[in-house]
Amino acid sequence: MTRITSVSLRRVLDSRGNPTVEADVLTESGGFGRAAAPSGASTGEYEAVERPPAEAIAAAREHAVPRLEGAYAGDQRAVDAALRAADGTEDFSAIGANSAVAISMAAAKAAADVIGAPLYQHLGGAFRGENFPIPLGNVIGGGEHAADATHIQEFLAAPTGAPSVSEAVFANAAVHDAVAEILADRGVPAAKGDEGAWAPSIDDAEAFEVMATATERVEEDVGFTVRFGLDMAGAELYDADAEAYVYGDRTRSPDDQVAYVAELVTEYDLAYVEDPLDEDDYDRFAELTDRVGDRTLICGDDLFVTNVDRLRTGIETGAGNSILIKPNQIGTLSDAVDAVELAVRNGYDPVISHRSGETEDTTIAHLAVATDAPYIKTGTVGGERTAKLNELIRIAEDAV
Ligand SMILES: C=C(OP(=O)(O)O)C(=O)O
Ligand SMILES: [Mg+2]
Repeated sequence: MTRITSVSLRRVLDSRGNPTVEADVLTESGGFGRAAAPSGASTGEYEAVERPPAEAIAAAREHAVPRLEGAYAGDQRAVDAALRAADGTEDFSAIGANSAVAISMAAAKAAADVIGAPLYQHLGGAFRGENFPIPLGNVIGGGEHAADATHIQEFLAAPTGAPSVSEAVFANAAVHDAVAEILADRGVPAAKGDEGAWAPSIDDAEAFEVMATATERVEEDVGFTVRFGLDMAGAELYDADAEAYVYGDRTRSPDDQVAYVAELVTEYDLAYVEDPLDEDDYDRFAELTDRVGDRTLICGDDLFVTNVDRLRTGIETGAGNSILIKPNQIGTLSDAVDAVELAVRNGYDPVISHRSGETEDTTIAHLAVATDAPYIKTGTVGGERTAKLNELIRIAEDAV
């Protein structure tokens, strides 16, 4: 049976060396699930609240654990409803979205363990799709993820023509490598940012040129299309007092920002643009989608924060054609799946995503396959990123 007999919580390290919440869920028949919460740095204003881990753990032990003991781990909606009831707020500010998401994911894993199925199969069920997500791989980055690097937060390899997950994963690693070579030839030293992307001290224009060269080189080698895309993290660039996007010494008005991004899409044939605008600017998101949405994905991360209410506003206004899905932005797997389903019903492509602060947890790889998501964004290199990428390769092999 999948009745939960215990939920234990502890602090563990994330990839930035910060503490985060890990949960273990045990069921009466010996099913076991373990999961850990990731953590963002360029967080959206409307995300569920991450509490300091020690506080989140204490609050969850007091309010959530007693409600969960005896609940069915296999009934994910009931587990997640119990977490919401225990918390009692809209944004998980009582037990913390970090405790909530760790427990939600650990319960799913325990339920999968009871039936002896892989997590993607338990979550997706018998009628899950047969597709595998294209990995978007951060290879050059700056913004809030690295000091003294590009203003744009992420330049992402997008191997849209890859015949398999495995070839896509290796293509992204090859782009990461090609970027290193190009920078070395130019004598540009580059450390790595929080997600393992190169964080050279170059301007955005040079980063575009390096990405175009690197993806072209890899495309020739692998023989399929390798494009690239961006996470502009517009809310971080936007200065509300100045009503402008600030790129160091250069600023752009909101209208200029729309024109700039539209030009970039055309010039570099961008496959993907995440958060090109501020998290409150639905109208300009809609304008940009109208201009270039037939050629590229305009994805809302801080705009939608995996929240169905915010996504509904986007659908009504025509803002974006894609949504980033980060379970910890909303607090439970059920809420994340609701956002995926609403997106798909309305023609929005879901992109299942990691956070800049990660752990070895692989739940998002399973979630992407379970929900038949067309894309996953989970870095390119580094143990906490390759944990998900290698899991995708294993799932693809297992699921044949
Ligand atoms: C992964 C991202 O970064 P963070 O986790 O810092 O929000 C992002 O902005 O998409
Ligand atoms: Mg983002």
